[in-house]
Amino acid sequence: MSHVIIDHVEKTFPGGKNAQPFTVFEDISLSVDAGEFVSLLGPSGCGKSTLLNIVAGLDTASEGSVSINNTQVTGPGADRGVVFQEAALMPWMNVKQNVEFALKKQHSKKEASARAEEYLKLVHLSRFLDSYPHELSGGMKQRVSIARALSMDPEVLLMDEPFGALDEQTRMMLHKEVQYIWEKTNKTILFVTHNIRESILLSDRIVLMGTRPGGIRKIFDVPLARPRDPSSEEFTALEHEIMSILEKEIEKVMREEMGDDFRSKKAGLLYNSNSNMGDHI
Ligand SMILES: Nc1ncnc2c1ncn2[C@@H]1O[C@H](COP(=O)(O)OP(=O)(O)OP(=O)(O)O)[C@@H](O)[C@H]1O
Repeated sequence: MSHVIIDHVEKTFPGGKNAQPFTVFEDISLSVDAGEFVSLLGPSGCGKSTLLNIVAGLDTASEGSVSINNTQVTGPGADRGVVFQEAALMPWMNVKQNVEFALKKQHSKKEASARAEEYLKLVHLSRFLDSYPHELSGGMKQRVSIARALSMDPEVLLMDEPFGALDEQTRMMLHKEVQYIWEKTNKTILFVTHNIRESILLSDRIVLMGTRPGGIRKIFDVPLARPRDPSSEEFTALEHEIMSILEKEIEKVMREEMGDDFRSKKAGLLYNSNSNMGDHI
């Protein structure tokens, strides 16, 4: 049974006074099964966040539609939880209060308290219920934000570069955490990233997007057993295969953005994006 269906979706932003309308992507179709972990990977500006926002109901498609369990998305809903790059916690509330806040609209005070504690335990923050956001590391804040989204018991978790602003060690720790959560809760996860290695580590499938024209270039299955070893032959082979397609897309973006400067800087820029494929591209 398909859980999330993205059906021939196009997004065109209207032009301003001096600008032409801009089509980010057209004709995107994708089905995500219940319990599946799917990453959207692609160069900056290809529309990963725009697509995720359309699924979240925070933006609207210009053409086509999105449905969750056969119900068309017309706006944000409790069936979808969203985690952004910045945790956006309320600084005057402690960790538990931040999670309880939305829960209190749907649950009694006692239930909200129990649920907040349950989900903060899931992300291993039981010792920090009374801490305030300024007392937490970036990784801990992001775990609060994940607990907050999960505590509403959404069917689908939408994550927009949730670890993009974190250092490498914290990111590695949260990769483990998110795999544990996914296995434990069986949520359907749609995950936006720039990071090839992150997408291979976590996903069942990787949707590689490109630009100009924006759209899906290729969908990769990741048949590797978990936990995955980034130094294994199969892992690095897939990393190279994805990079070879992505490199062309990155080059296209750079050519448009840099014009004449592109030729002279190409070698260095491509070397940099190639030399550390696990990092941002
Ligand atoms: N509200 C808007 N009005 C006009 N153009 C927009 C708007 N939001 C996004 N865009 C444009 O749409 C394109 C896709 O943006 P989006 O943020 O979805 O890309 P992305 O793949 O998530 O990029 P990044 O990886 O850098 O976050 C970009 O060219 C961006 O400038």
